[in-house]
Amino acid sequence: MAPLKSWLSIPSDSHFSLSNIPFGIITSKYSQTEKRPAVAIGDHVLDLQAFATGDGFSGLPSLKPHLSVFSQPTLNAFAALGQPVHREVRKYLQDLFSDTTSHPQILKDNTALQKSALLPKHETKTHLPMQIGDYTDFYAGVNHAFNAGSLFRGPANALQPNYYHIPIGYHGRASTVVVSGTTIRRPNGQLLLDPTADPKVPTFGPSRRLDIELELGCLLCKANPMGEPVPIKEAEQSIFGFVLMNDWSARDIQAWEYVPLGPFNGKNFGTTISAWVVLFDALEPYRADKLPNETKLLPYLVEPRNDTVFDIQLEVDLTTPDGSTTTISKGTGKNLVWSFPQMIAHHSVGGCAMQPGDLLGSGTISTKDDSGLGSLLEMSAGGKKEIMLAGMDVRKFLKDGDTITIRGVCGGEPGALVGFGECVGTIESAIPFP
Ligand SMILES: O=C(O)/C=C/C(=O)CC(=O)CC(=O)O
Ligand SMILES: [Ca+2]
Ligand SMILES: [Mg+2]
Repeated sequence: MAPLKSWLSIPSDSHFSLSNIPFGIITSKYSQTEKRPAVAIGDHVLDLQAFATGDGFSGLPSLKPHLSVFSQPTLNAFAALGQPVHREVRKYLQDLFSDTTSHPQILKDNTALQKSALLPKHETKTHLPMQIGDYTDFYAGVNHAFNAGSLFRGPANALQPNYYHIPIGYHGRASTVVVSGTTIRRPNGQLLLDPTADPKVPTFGPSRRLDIELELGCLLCKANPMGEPVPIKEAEQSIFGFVLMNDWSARDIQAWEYVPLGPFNGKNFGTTISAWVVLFDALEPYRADKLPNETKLLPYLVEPRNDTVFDIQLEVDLTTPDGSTTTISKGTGKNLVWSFPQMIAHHSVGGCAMQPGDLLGSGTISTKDDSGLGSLLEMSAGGKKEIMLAGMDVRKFLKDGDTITIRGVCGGEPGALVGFGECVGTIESAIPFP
């Protein structure tokens, strides 16, 4: 993508070039303490409440009846306006920041509005971008599914007969979906220290196998009435945008509890998402084909096109308490065998009502080889192998004080990068139990 040139100074390596324009929720350190919508541009943030108050949207008269959405503490109301509106607002903001803008008087030459609405990012704080009513995590990363399934059930049973017929998922816990930068407390729970013991008697205490899961999150913008499925051909229109996601996992708690109903306390203690929602249109140039699925799908899952995942370069860093950082994974977001539109179509096929703000997790994204595994479970071969870190340190699973940073970016052209910022979490010790 050729860079869009701006009158605003935007670092050429910024994830937030004019080709992006992601939406989020901010408070600013000095002027405003209530949460409000914003977009990220380079090292700045455009406060959309202040921008709307200062007639910044005067060049987009069609938006006038809806300006109140920029005074809301979440993006849900803006998202519910639908993709055509998101598209129009993004293109309008790209024009306003372009050095050849058709409305120079609105912002480029309006220092008063720049002063009130264009904030240095370091003077703002980001918050959860949406009110998340429901969260469902899927399992579309077939390389991870095979690796994890092999560790849990043996290679012969790694992928169940349903895997290539259904984008399977489990209902996660929305109440503990938190924004990047929120501390994650190590969970206590029931642990089976010796899985070979007979009888099996669990112990109780802090998880000893705390893990990450590198995922993409998809936030919805459209509701479907209960009883009315979302047709696969319309499912893309239900998507507001995408975030990075870390589905923190307590593998020992998960292994003891998950049969027969699936993950529960092994997952529900915390899930982190990045703060800035990257819109579908910003990722359009980075569409990629899904991983092969030779199965004859049922019609409700057959997409009109196959390039329905995205080539997002993904990286995971582990920083130990002494501050040394190791990049432990480098992969791509296209390592998925199911797309989010297929997940939406399956999720609603029985009449489940989806709503704006719902979060869908892709499932852990791993490369076929060991270069970009999405969990420590895989990197450590189920805890059998030490993961070498910088400074001769090692890990099998997370220690208290470890920080995980997930980054994702599309493109390689300086000045035209489309990225997600960071998805960060630091592990805090478990609550002491008597
Ligand atoms: O039972 C298994 O094979 C593993 C299940 C999970 O870890 C659930 C999950 O979060 C799936 C994923 O993120 O890919
Ligand atoms: Ca997961
Ligand atoms: Mg989780």
